[in-house]
Amino acid sequence: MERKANLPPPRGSSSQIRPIAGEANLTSSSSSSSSLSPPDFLRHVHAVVKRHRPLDMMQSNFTRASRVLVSQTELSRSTASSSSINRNPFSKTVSQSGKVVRATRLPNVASDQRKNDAAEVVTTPHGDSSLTPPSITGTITTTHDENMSPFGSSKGDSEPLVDEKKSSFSACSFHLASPHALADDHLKKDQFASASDARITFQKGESFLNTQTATNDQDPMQQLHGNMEVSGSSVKFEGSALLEKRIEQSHNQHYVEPTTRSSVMGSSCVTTMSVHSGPTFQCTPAPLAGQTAFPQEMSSSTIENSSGVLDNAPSEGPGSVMKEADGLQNHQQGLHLGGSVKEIGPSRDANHLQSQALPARNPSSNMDLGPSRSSKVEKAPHKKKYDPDVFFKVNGKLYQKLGKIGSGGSSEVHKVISSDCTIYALKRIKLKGRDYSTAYGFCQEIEYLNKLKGKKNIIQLIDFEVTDKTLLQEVVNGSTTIKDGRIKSDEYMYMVLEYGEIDLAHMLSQKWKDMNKSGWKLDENWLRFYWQQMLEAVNTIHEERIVHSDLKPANFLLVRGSLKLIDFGIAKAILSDTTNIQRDAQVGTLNYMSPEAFMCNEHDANGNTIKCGRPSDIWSLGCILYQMVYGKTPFAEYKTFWTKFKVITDRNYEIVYKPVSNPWLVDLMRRCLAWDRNQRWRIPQLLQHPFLVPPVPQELPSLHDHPSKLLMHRLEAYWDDPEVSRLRSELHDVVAKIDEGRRDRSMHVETNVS
Ligand SMILES: Nc1ncnc2c1ncn2[C@@H]1O[C@H](COP(=O)(O)OP(=O)(O)OP(=O)(O)O)[C@@H](O)[C@H]1O
Repeated sequence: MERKANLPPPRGSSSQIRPIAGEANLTSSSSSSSSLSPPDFLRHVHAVVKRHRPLDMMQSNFTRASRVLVSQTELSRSTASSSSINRNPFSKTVSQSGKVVRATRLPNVASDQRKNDAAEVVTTPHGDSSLTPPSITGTITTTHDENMSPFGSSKGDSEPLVDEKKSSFSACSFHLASPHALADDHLKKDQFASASDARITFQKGESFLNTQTATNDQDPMQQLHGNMEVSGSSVKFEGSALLEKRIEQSHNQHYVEPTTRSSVMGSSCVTTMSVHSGPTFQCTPAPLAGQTAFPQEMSSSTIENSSGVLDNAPSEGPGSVMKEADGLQNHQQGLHLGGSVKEIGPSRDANHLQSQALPARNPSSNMDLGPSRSSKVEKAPHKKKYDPDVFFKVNGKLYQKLGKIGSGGSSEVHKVISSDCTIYALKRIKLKGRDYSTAYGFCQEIEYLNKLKGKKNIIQLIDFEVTDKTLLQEVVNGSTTIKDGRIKSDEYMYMVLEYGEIDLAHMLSQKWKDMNKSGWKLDENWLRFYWQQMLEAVNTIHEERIVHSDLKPANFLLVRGSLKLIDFGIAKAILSDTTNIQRDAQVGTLNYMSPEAFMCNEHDANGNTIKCGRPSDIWSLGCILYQMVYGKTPFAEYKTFWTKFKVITDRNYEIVYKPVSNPWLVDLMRRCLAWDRNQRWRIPQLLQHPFLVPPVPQELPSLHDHPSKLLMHRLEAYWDDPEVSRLRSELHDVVAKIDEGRRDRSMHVETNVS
């Protein structure tokens, strides 16, 4: 078969794939089973399990800009006197590398330090002798992606897709558009080429695999449902040829790709393998558009035991695929909380914030089972119905881990696959140890994402769960009384999100690498393309009265070719009677923080309180644009918090704009980076700026015309600057006189000739 020929040979297959009882056990009962024997099948798994985007694209040593949260009071104290600066205003926290520096709020952020964030540890100030940096127990870090350092050698390069440390065979999922798609799409791509890199190790002697032979009168898609059974000690693979054929058939039958599906992945078959039950093969057709995503036979009522591990009641009906087995299971039917079963319902979506925020009987452990149910669970032969190393469970639905794709200051983000074969990003935030106001803020991200549901340039929230239901309840109720103290129990917040292929920070880094190779020519069209999308995304949230407050390249993700905004962790809603947001702490990522974000809640010369609002986001956009143009953020050379603070809050500081081929670009940056927030352009204006909407050629004065006309045209951009307006009108008079003189001369010449 051509497909076989294209497949790379399994590397060290004997050591990496430990068949349970040798290939002989992988028998087929189908008459034509030889076309996809298990080893071949496993090679497909190898081929496909290689993620369709290199992990290092988003999980690399590439340093990320980091968010800073500095308590206003701490800052004021620190700035009030030099002695107070010498004291350590960051004594409680401080995160290296940038993730989030929270002076008073996140004592455990340091634990979020990532190996891949080789942020600079600052111990002495740069360029500012008047300010002594705080003696930071951790670090105050400056961020690094402003310099757009190219990717370092990424750990992600070598990191296996599935965490092998934790399980001999953790998990492996794929779906096939069809065997041809597999061969054509995946194998032609580099990222799938090294299929043998995906190591799959079966646990010996635990289960066998049995694909159900479909009957002819079944729907071809249904016939693809593989059946997995756990028993005995061998892997049995049946009906593979039939399976392959069915896949092909179904592919030919107007299969519609669900829109949320990863563009590179195929569609119609998922294979799931799990460690505890040995390899489990589950081949389910991806849903046709409009169909329920999860196969019916996998439904089972679910209960939650006190350890938070989800157990399944025995599945019912002949079509049950996962009877008493680990692996993907449908947990949509019911969630047993505090001794009662709460019906969540299969069609609940992320909009139903209220539905999750149910007051728990016992807030500190609201997942406890009632005694009767709990004892029943204990008697069950298999305590765990899924391996938490392999799966995440969100709202009773299992998502199989495919690898970590990023980690922020407060979260880790994993690539996952759902039971309906869709790839998602799953953001998990550990709440334990956080103070309540911080945790409250995290939950607000869910609120904002719900509010922004359906907006095309905002990342879509598919589902979520906050295990601390009381906390969520408070957010839903808009509770203003935030408890003191910290969350003590093992609580998490999960968000299942649309999956993005790469973030802008990495794209920029790649772009600059390419530009370095090709002699540094700024690609204006590329710039326009993404700049416009960024503006539109931010416009969307501004129209919804949300200020993001942490705009930076890492928070724009490319999803199916379009930029989408992520990370509303510190976003704030603008109250209806104002244009500003309320902050009790400075937040943001230093290199992108506006002057007013640094000085938030302080008083200006007129005694007015300095507030943040939409213009703060415009400043951040200006910093991103500057970075796209020059390869670094405007204040990148100031390395410490204090030196940055000093220059950014200095209204007389002149940002350096090196000349670029298109002067409109400099003008555009100036519009965004005006120190006075009232002078900054708003997004609707920016969307009409001549850099994005160049004047049509006939409007342009001819180059053969008097140069002063061209100059006047350029000056039009500064129509709102009184000084420039005055000069322009003087110039206009001069040009008019020159024109008049020309006309007179030519008339004179004409008269003489005649
Ligand atoms: N939907 C997604 N698809 C793909 N990758 C994602 C997604 N969401 C987040 N990521 C990756 O994970 C990283 C961290 O996510 P996010 O910014 O939401 O976390 P965070 O903890 O709020 O980060 P920080 O505090 O540093 O801003 C992102 O920069 C991105 O690389």
